Amino acid sequence: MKLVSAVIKPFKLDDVRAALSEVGVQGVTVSEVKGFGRQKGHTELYRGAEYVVDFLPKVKLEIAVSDDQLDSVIDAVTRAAATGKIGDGKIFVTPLEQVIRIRTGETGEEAI
Ligand SMILES: Nc1ncnc2c1ncn2[C@@H]1O[C@H](COP(=O)(O)OP(=O)(O)OP(=O)(O)O)[C@@H](O)[C@H]1O
Repeated sequence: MKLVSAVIKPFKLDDVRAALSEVGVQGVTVSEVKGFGRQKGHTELYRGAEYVVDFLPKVKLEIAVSDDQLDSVIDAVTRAAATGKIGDGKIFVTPLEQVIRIRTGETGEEAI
């Protein structure tokens, strides 16, 4: 299993949600976050220390997927979130050790 974390432009959330439904994703966690990539953020010197300014509002999605689902989920997010302009976002993939459905006690891919 993998945890897919995608940081996208907020106005793309509905499109990405629809694209994820089409590839069979049944659960997503969504958070409002702020961040910067190489284009928008910049560092500022203040009394000898560097400060990062220009955090832009973004939406972060967290999606637990089986290894079999991974490619189609990455493809769905990439296609739906893209505008071709800077700041379209980024997808992070990390190993996911365990998932537990609290109501039933199901674990692993059955709990996704
Ligand atoms: N290396 C990183 N680590 C953690 N979060 C990141 C990283 N790079 C980008 N992000 C997050 O993703 C958001 C979108 O990044 P963004 O698309 O601006 O990246 P970029 O590398 O500058 O790409 P682009 O050239 O398309 O703008 C950022 O606002 C930040 O929240």
